[in-house]
Amino acid sequence: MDIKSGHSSPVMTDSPPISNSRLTIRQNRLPYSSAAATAISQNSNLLLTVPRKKTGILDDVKSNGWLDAMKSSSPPPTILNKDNLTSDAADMTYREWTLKYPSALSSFEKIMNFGKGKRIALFLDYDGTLSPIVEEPDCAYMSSAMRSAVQNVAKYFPTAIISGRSRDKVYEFVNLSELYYAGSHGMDIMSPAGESLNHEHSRTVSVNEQGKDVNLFQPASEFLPMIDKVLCSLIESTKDIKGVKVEDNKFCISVHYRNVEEKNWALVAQCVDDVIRTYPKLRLTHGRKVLEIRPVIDWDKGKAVTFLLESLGLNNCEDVLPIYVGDDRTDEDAFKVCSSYKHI
Ligand SMILES: O=P(O)(O)OC[C@H]1O[C@H](O[C@H]2O[C@H](CO)[C@@H](O)[C@H](O)[C@H]2O)[C@H](O)[C@@H](O)[C@@H]1O
Repeated sequence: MDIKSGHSSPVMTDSPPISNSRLTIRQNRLPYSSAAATAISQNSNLLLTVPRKKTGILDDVKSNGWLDAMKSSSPPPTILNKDNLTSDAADMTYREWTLKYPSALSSFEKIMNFGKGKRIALFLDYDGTLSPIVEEPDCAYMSSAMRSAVQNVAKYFPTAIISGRSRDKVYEFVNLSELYYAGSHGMDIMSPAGESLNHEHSRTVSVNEQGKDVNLFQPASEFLPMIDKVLCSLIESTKDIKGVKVEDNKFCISVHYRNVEEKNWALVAQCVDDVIRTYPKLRLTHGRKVLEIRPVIDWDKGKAVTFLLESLGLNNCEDVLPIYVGDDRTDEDAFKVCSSYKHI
């Protein structure tokens, strides 16, 4: 949800990559295709001449053309809000889109019926899902009402927050010790206080404020020194670009360009490429007005959901209904996992 849109209708999606995910929910987002973005990318010799790596490390960002991808990563609020659409054609586009991506809220009863007699596990993305999208990443607070809603639901179902942010940061925002947390796009998983993740490679630490132990699983820990080095390089190389923000997400790094003038986006992309091109063990993905650098390991939000379902003893069970609520491309890996529960 973009705060400026004032429009937050979660939708059920049946888009091609996740066609079976009838119970996965995304926030309302129109497909974005902009002639302007194409024009910019055609004029950007800088980016289009960046050599493509055979490793596929720069995967989705480069394969789409950096600037197209950067532009389309977070559609402007005006096209999200039906009330802002003036022409009949735009209205038609909106209606067609809502037919393809119907609101989960309007199908709530159907979802309840799917859930009858099933054990539910709830997975929640943070930014854009529990909190509104805002200009300043450090100010993406969730409301007290949202916190109470999450707290209430966690009384009934195991509930996890799955975020691209560092686990510490997302914990600080949500501040509910009874939840599971998976920060750094699932690469930093923590059990609720006093519980275990039931995995041979998890370890116990005493970080909980009440002195209770929590259990951690961190499949990318060997990448920490490399990520720290890249973080320093990125902070240094982007320091003169006004509005850029490099965020330390522990096992990954976010380079935000939301507050950078559009004419400088190419420069942001170039800085990122210059730094990470010498790190074949890192890859680049993108989210909403953000480039994200992470280790090349076979791990993502979907893997974190699978891991947690296993931890909870809920994997491959006929009577389990995993529900994932998210708004971003990185959530699609998790949508796929939930949609694989085909018996639903
Ligand atoms: O997986 P998520 O919990 O959705 O986290 C994804 C990224 O979210 C944050 O950035 C996004 O939200 C910011 C605050 O609203 C916004 O300013 C930014 O433009 C968005 O990309 C977070 O700062 C990133 O580190 C996360 O990776």
